[in-house]
Amino acid sequence: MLTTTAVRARGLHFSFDDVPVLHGVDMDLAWGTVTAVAGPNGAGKSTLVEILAGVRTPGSGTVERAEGVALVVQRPAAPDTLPLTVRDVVTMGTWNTKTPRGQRRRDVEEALERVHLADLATRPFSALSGGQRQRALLAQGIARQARIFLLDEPAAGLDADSRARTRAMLAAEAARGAAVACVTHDDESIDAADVVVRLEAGRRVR
Ligand SMILES: Nc1ncnc2c1ncn2[C@@H]1O[C@H](COP(=O)(O)OP(=O)(O)OP(=O)(O)O)[C@@H](O)[C@H]1O
Repeated sequence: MLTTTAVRARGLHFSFDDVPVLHGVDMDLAWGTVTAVAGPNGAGKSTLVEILAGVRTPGSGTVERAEGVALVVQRPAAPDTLPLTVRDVVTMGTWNTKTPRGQRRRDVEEALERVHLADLATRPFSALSGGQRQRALLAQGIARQARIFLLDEPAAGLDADSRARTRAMLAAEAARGAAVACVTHDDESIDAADVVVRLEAGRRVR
């Protein structure tokens, strides 16, 4: 069980239908830091983050995690037929916790505030923009007191203000001690990160 490092991955290999996309990647995520995962399209960034999160199994290699992970994906889908509000989605993060109900409600409201979605709490989740959905999922992780956040391209399709806001939120979570990694193509996010991991054609080059 890890304690000093949030996530430690060693020798990750992964193939899609016999086409190798990761060739022996090592990576550590430290508490209290934001790590940017950078590199060209198709380099294997999303695949790597999915393996770190445990939603994909590597062909070989190991991943150790100190605790559960909150994963925020590139384009959170929202079935229109499920009439969930933003607050419902954030509340779902607290379902499996042992926290008393009153405290859970306060955690949900605090998480909504922290991602600046309190004003939209009663909106249907399906009516949010892509960037707002990502923030709602971030709030879901915050509400369940996750301390490891993995984000796949939180800046994708967002305007400069939203990107700056997301960056600030991730930095704030890291300042609280969380380990944050995010796949990004955004130069400002890469510059602002504490650690940069760069993948090229499935290999770590930085
Ligand atoms: N479901 C899939 N089936 C087959 N090949 C896939 C699948 N998903 C991704 N790939 C391939 O695996 C490689 C790595 O993809 P991945 O999405 O991890 O790259 P990425 O670095 O995140 O790219 P981008 O910056 O475009 O999001 C690419 O060559 C991609 O075409």
